[in-house]
Amino acid sequence: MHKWYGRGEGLVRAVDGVDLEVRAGETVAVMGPSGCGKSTLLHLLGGLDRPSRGEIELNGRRIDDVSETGVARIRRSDVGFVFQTFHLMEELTAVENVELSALLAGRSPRTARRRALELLEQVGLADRARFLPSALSGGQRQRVAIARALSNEPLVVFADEPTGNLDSAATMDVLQLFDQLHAAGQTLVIVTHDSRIAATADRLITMRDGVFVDETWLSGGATGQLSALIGFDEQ
Ligand SMILES: Nc1ncnc2c1ncn2[C@@H]1O[C@H](COP(=O)(O)OP(=O)(O)OP(=O)(O)O)[C@@H](O)[C@H]1O
Repeated sequence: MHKWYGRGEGLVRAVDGVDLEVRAGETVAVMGPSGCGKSTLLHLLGGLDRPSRGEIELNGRRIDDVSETGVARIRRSDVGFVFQTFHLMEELTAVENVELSALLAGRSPRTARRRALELLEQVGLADRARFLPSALSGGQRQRVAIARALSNEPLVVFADEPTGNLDSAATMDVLQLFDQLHAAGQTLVIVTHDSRIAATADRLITMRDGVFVDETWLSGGATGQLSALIGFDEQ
């Protein structure tokens, strides 16, 4: 799988020939120096961007050759994203942020509200449900963003440097939350510079210059018997 930007002298090979299969329930951490292609890889896997060459499947279904509307629908229903900079709607309360995402995924208003409140409780923010993001700390905002990412019961959550903007106490909270999700069987792909997050993964992939230079299975976990969830093939 490849993603190139520009052409001629300006050609950037952001992702340049990788082949990856993520299994249901697996946590994969992706590390590597700045500019090596980690975010690009995550965007491709989550259907936020399309490969220049190669195929991407989510749960046995191609996502790289469907229309913009089709891929947007898949993202809303099957995928959760967590970003370094939270991307919360500032004019909506914590519960509304989570609820909106559930509504967009097709839940009824009642189910969306119930699920949003349950998720905020799960991330330890039941008492902050009616706060605006501006009244929350960075770690609390990120926990709202994680609740939002879970609101559609996604097949997989993609997190891009989820602790990159957090102090060490908030990092530990988020780390613990990912650990809980992992234990509950949530499939996670996490781009991180934090070796503590990477250490909790089943598999650690190290990238450099758009390719995988190392792939290490850390826990040997449940991989193997589980069905392939995301796959893409070198072409
Ligand atoms: N839209 C774009 N147009 C042109 N080049 C791009 C674009 N997006 C990314 N790149 C280039 O692709 C390469 C990989 O970028 P990417 O953001 O995936 O790296 P990264 O490993 O996530 O870096 P960081 O750790 O700094 O976030 C970089 O050289 C970057 O400049």
